[in-house]
Amino acid sequence: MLPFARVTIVGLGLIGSSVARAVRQAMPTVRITGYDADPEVRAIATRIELADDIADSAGAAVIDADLVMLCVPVGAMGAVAAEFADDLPAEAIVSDVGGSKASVLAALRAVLPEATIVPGHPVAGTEHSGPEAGFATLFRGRWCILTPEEGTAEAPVARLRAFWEALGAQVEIMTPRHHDLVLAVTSHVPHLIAYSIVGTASDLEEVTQSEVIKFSAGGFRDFTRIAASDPVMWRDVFLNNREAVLEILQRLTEDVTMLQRAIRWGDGDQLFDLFTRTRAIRRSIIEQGQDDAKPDFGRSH
Ligand SMILES: NC(=O)C1=CN([C@@H]2O[C@H](COP(=O)(O)OP(=O)(O)OC[C@H]3O[C@@H](n4cnc5c(N)ncnc54)[C@H](O)[C@@H]3O)[C@@H](O)[C@H]2O)C=CC1
Ligand SMILES: O=C(O)C(=O)Cc1ccc(O)cc1
Repeated sequence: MLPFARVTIVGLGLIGSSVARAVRQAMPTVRITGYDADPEVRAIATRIELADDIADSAGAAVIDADLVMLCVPVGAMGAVAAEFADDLPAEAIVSDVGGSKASVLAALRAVLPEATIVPGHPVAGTEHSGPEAGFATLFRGRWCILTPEEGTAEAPVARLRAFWEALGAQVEIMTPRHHDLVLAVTSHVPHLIAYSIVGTASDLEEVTQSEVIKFSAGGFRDFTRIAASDPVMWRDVFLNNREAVLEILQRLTEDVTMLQRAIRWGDGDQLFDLFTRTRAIRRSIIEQGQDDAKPDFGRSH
């Protein structure tokens, strides 16, 4: 049995359009309704037949949904939920894909006091955005973290789990706070470092823009890929996961200072020990099959 029959996707960018494509592929009988605040995105979604129906308001989009999946930047979650609050069917489950969880849950709960809310985060994406950047296989072999509130009934969580598993993801459950700390280390601060190093390189007056491009070796090129990620999405993630990001940045700053001292004092052993440990971490990530470059994810990008 399918976990949901009528899925509404609000926000039809990279993730929303990937959810739509993946649902079409995995559960072709599910009726998909889409909505996006941007009329241009709605027009593209209609042209590429992303959903069975593209609504022209958030309220109209949710009216007969049994799952409402919010795929907008985390700073817009509360506002869009307030738009459809009066039209949400009592038995519908509201979920989301936002990259930070505690503040999204608080924003949704504030405007949907009675609704069944099961927040989620598929840990899968790219540096691209918009409805044409999505693809059906994005979630295959990737994690999706669900962060239900304490006291949430088991049934809606089990339905969300079945939904993401049908799209090819593996599901893990944790508290919103723990999610935010883990993702601060594994995703948010790495993105901040990328934005920062690419900004630093482009600010260096003695190194011209063309030299940065011409001599960008592998490491810098990798940073430029994630530094090309959507500015609105990432601005919102940092403003919505402040506490955990600041905590990890503080630790990082201390560790960088330690490396600075090791370099200054010629402490090669300390550098060697760290680089040996980090190489082992990379190798264990690959062994666990969590590397993007692994060929059998069937990714089309
Ligand atoms: N990009 C990535 O790699 C990943 C993103 N996420 C999360 O997915 C969410 C969406 O990100 P993307 O799809 O990458 O962004 P995107 O920029 O491709 O799409 C977001 C869409 O939301 C629409 N939107 C914005 N405010 C709205 C509102 N108030 N009402 C209706 N529509 C609105 C925009 O017009 C846009 O089409 C974010 O919360 C992000 O944290 C989660 C996993 C990976
Ligand atoms: O493109 C990359 O390297 C990513 O890290 C994708 C990504 C971006 C945001 C998320 O919340 C989860 C995954």
